[in-house]
Amino acid sequence: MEERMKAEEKKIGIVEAWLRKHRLQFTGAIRHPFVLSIRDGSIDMASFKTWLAQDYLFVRAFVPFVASVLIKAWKESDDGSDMEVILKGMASLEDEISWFKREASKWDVPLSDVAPQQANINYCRFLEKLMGPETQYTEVITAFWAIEAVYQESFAHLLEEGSKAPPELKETCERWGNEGFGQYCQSLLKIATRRLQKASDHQIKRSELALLTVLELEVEFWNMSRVNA
Ligand SMILES: Cc1ncc(CN)c(N)n1
Repeated sequence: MEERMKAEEKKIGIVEAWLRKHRLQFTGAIRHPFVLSIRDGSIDMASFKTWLAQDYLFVRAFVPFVASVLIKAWKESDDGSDMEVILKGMASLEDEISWFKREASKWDVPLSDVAPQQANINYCRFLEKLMGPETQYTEVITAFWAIEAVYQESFAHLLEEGSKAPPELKETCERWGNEGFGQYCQSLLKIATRRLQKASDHQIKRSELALLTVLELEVEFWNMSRVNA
């Protein structure tokens, strides 16, 4: 079984093999009922507002995480261009934070007194673990790609044919569903794949586990938005 998996990983690429192996978990994260409710237009705006406020907090915590990936790329990467990809992603977070503030004011969501909910706290704790010096670049770049890819795949689906996403949420869908963000995710995937090809079995195992943890935490994050509607 293990040997067959290894042969498949060589043929189609390690991340693609993982996505096939963990298809159910991946689909669960990118086709969550919260996302599907935007697509079919039945979204409860209270759920959307919960998501908006919680994701604003998440993105603020995401900035130092991305900074830590940048530092690890600088110290550990075998390719100087990794840093440029990560730096571009980091720079775009400034605009993202401004967008959250604008969107929150549009929907009358007070961001100043919003407290992180448990799923958010758990996710940010995981980010902090990845930021530690004991977690290596290969594992963090894999997790970083997975975090971005879940949003990209989720929101791109809301722009595809047949979507009845409310027009007032179009900007939200475009933020992560646009082609440029898709290309950025592809660049992160390329880095992760390159690193995984050279990684030890231990690092490969840890990276696969990090991917699975991201998928679980993303599902919990979407769940939180719905539960508190
Ligand atoms: C929970 C979550 N996951 C991913 C992303 C995309 N950076 C986000 N904004 N929030």
